[in-house]
Amino acid sequence: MSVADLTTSPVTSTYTKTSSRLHSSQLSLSSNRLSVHFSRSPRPIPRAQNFKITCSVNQVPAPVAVQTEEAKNKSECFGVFCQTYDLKAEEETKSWKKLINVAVSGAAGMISNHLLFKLASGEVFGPNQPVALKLLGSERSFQALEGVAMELEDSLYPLLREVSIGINPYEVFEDAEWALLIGAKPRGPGMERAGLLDINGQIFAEQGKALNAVASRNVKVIVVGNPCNTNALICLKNAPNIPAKNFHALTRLDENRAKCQLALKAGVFYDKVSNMTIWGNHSTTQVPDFLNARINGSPVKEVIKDHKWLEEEFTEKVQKRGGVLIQKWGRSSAASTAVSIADAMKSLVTPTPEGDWFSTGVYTNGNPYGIAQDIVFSMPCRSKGDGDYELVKDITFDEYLRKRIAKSEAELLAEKRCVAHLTGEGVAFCDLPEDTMLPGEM
Ligand SMILES: NC(=O)C1=CN([C@@H]2O[C@H](COP(=O)(O)OP(=O)(O)OC[C@H]3O[C@@H](n4cnc5c(N)ncnc54)[C@H](OP(=O)(O)O)[C@@H]3O)[C@@H](O)[C@H]2O)C=CC1
Ligand SMILES: O=C([O-])CC(=O)C(=O)O
Repeated sequence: MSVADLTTSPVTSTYTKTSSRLHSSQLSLSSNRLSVHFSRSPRPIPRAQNFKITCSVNQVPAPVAVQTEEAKNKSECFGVFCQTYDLKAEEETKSWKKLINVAVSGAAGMISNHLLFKLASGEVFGPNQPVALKLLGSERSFQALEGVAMELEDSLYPLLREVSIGINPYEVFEDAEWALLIGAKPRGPGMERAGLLDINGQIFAEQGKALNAVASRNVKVIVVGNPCNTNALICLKNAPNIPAKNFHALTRLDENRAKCQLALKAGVFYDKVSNMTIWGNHSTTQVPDFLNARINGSPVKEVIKDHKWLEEEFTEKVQKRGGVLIQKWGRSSAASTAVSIADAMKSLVTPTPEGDWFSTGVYTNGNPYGIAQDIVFSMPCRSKGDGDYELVKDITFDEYLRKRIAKSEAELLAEKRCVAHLTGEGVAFCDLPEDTMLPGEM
């Protein structure tokens, strides 16, 4: 039995609750206090029969059935996460922070299947940060989404206080403080890159609009769905009321891959590699920067003397790692991508270690490196741990690095022209370079 008490002041107030598990309801009214009692059905009521209770102290209408379409568009609490709780009532949870709302799209997909459990465990936000997960799926994935939510229920994570599922971004993104945008159509056989940009771009234009309308004004957005840099650009252009600085394209997986390859070549463990920048696009034009990276605190080029290997083999290995993995595994990186999303978030919520930095794809306006304005480009960043970041200033460039960065920049400018219809910048014109691909394409 759960009870919701409402104080009506001064004359009329409205309370609305929809739930697929509402079983019976009882309304009581005394002076200016209205109580709604409802109990749960052991089995969910079919979605079309959800109840909507709307009450005022002047008129107390009977529960009415909600239209099927409306019910479908609602983001609803799931199962055990519909229970009420009071963190202040328990000794162990009294000192916890305020609940944080994390929205995840493509929540029934492979990457999310790893990521959600990391978020719920406290690995990302710490042991005193309760978490609400708001999962976005679609008509096609709704049952799978329920399966994911059931697994979250069965994991009994103490920090996971709320889980809701839905298919309407305007519902799911409400009050989101983080939005992890993973859902995107994978490129199928014979599909042109421009076609992928258009189809996925439309998803991110829509989700940008939804974030703009209902998310927290300081929401941090990490775009994972490919092509992630240009999807992030589309998203931020459709969310003018959210600072463009808050949007990221995930290139942390590339950074992690680059660190691993350098460690392997140098014969050290990967925790000895630092200051690793990935410049540019999450594509085969990305530039893993061995000029500024360090191994055991020394410049990579002093530790690895084979500079030809760095320029050719190392660079290509990182650029094409995703494709090699798909050939072995039969599907694209999911676990390591989830790890890298968690890393990217941790880098924004914990202070960056002295002297080090991390890579993330961010909006280029005001960058000190001479990279074209108005694109989303991976660059070296530091954070104080407040969710924000600043670009690192002390970076060395040589001709090789400049030339490689220019190629990735040209690719992103071409991608931008190709989605002009989705960023509000006129008519699209697609002249994408033919020799560049997503990391997962071979
Ligand atoms: N930036 C990076 O480093 C990396 C990015 N990626 C990218 O992440 C994305 C998700 O990967 P992953 O979780 O493995 O993929 P999955 O195929 O497992 O899941 C993707 C989800 O995308 C959603 N989706 C949205 N629109 C469509 C559509 N039109 N057709 C089909 N599915 C759609 C589906 O969910 P629903 O039906 O609920 O919408 C699906 O569950 C991909 O774009 C991939 O390329 C992958 C690895 C690394
Ligand atoms: O291309 C893909 O879908 C996979 C990908 O981004 C990667 O492995 O880096």
